[in-house]
Amino acid sequence: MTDIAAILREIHETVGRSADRGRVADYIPELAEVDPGRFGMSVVLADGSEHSVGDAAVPFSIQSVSKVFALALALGRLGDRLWSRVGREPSGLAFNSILQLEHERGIPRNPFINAGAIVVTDAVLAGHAPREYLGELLRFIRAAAEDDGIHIDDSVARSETETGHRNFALAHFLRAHGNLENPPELTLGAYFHQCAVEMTCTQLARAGRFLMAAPGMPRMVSADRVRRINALMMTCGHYDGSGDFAYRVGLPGKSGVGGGILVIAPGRAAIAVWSPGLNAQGNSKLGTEAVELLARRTGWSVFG
Ligand SMILES: NC(=O)CC[C@H](N)C(=O)O
Repeated sequence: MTDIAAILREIHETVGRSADRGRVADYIPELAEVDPGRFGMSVVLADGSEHSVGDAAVPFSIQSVSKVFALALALGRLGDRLWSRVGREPSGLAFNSILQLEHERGIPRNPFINAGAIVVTDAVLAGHAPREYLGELLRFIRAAAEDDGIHIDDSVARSETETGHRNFALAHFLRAHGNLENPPELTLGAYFHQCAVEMTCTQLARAGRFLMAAPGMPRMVSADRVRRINALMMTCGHYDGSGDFAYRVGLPGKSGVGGGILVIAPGRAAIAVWSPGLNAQGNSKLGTEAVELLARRTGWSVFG
């Protein structure tokens, strides 16, 4: 049997020796304050057992990892109608690219780049107050994690609202193309708060159990949707680093600029890792290295 606890200890030691931890996101001032020395990792196995190492109990800003939960909500609400407003192809460009959105006339490539995620949030918002949307999103995440102690960090949301000019540009551009139903301020208010959900690795791994699709795990969406969400995480979850993540790790994953990554080993495990320093594509540098090592040691890969 695979000794996950021993593997996690080995990973912790290995990343601890790393001289290059990447760079923390500084375009959101609150995130620039986070200690780059942090590292945490949690694994929930299909038998329900949980294993953690390092700072797995320290809350961090999940940022774009929230796009997975928002997508699950949107598919539940709109079903396949969502795909008339957003595509399902990897972007090959930065998560906040404006260029591609202009080229493709306001239809974002996929639901995980910022423009696509803003459309997803807009679709679920559909005329409701952002507070109602955020309440629904938090209920979903709390139910998935079976933990009512999950909250939004308002200071992170405020910080991004003050500096999120690129996202405002994307939202206005979407609106100009008729692909934003709500006023940009309203949709972005909801989007920035969604990104500011704060979780620990332990909570995030638990919240990801429904994507593992193993017996006894919380069932939040249909088995068919679980498969589809995992496919999108694999192809688009790391933006222009998605191909490299698939090559190195071989598992669906979704990153956030807070340095968190949620990774799913279908039928086997839900994994959350956090290290705030990012690589050039805006994905956690040591987080990626850690799950690469985990996948190698366990043999977990969707490619056999
Ligand atoms: N990649 C990310 O995590 C980006 C999320 C961030 N809130 C943004 O919109 O820029």
